Amino acid sequence: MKFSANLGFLWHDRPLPEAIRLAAAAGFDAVECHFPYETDPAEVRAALSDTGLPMLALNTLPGDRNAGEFGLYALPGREEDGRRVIRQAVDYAALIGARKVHVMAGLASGEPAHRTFLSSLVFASDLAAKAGLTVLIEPINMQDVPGYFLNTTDQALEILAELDRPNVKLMFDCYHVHIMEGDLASRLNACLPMIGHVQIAAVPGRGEPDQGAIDYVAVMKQLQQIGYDGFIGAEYRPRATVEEGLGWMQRLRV
Ligand SMILES: O=C(O)C(=O)[C@@H](O)CO
Ligand SMILES: [Mg+2]
Repeated sequence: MKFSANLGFLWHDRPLPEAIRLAAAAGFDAVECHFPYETDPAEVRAALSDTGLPMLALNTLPGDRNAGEFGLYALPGREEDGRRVIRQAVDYAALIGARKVHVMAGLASGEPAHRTFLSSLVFASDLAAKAGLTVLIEPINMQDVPGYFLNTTDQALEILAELDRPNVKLMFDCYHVHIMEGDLASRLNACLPMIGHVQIAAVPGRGEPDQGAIDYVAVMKQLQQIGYDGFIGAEYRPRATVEEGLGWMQRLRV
């Protein structure tokens, strides 16, 4: 198994180039981030090249977090803002060699939001395809982000089927999926062909993936058995320092 440090959560208080170097020193095989846009891409590229780690993915900007926004893609009337943030993400990804962009849906519901999300994804898919990138959509649990548009893998699979774009895939975050749908094993089997990335964290608490309701040794074995050959994103909140909590990595390298 190959592990990617999610630098939106791990070493999030450090400048991004330093966080990349810390991830390499800690034994990660790759990195991914949330919102790198304020960092000079040349500095990110230098850290990636020094360490040899690939940057897997980044997120589109979520809009105005102070006003409670958590993504723009499913918000009727905000299509132009959605286009702006995907252009920015695709441009930045190209500068640092990232291959995937997670587009954040936002707080919305109902048919107008569904239609907006689909048409925004068509735009994102076309733009990303020109740059050879994959677009990710991620179901997020309703306890952490009440009102988020995309909550379950079933909903995501329906959207992906309706969209029918080979470069739009599912971000399967085991933490959110377990909270919303339970039964990770059958969800993984059902979703495998559409999975573009996997993320992990403990439930409850979102700490290191080494305790709680999810048996991640079993999850890793299943992923290997069903032929998932991508990276596993470590997207958790360390209970103490990142370094102190890294014992899980050795245990999960099945
Ligand atoms: O919260 C998550 O889970 C994510 O993967 C983020 O990309 C959303 O901010
Ligand atoms: Mg996630």
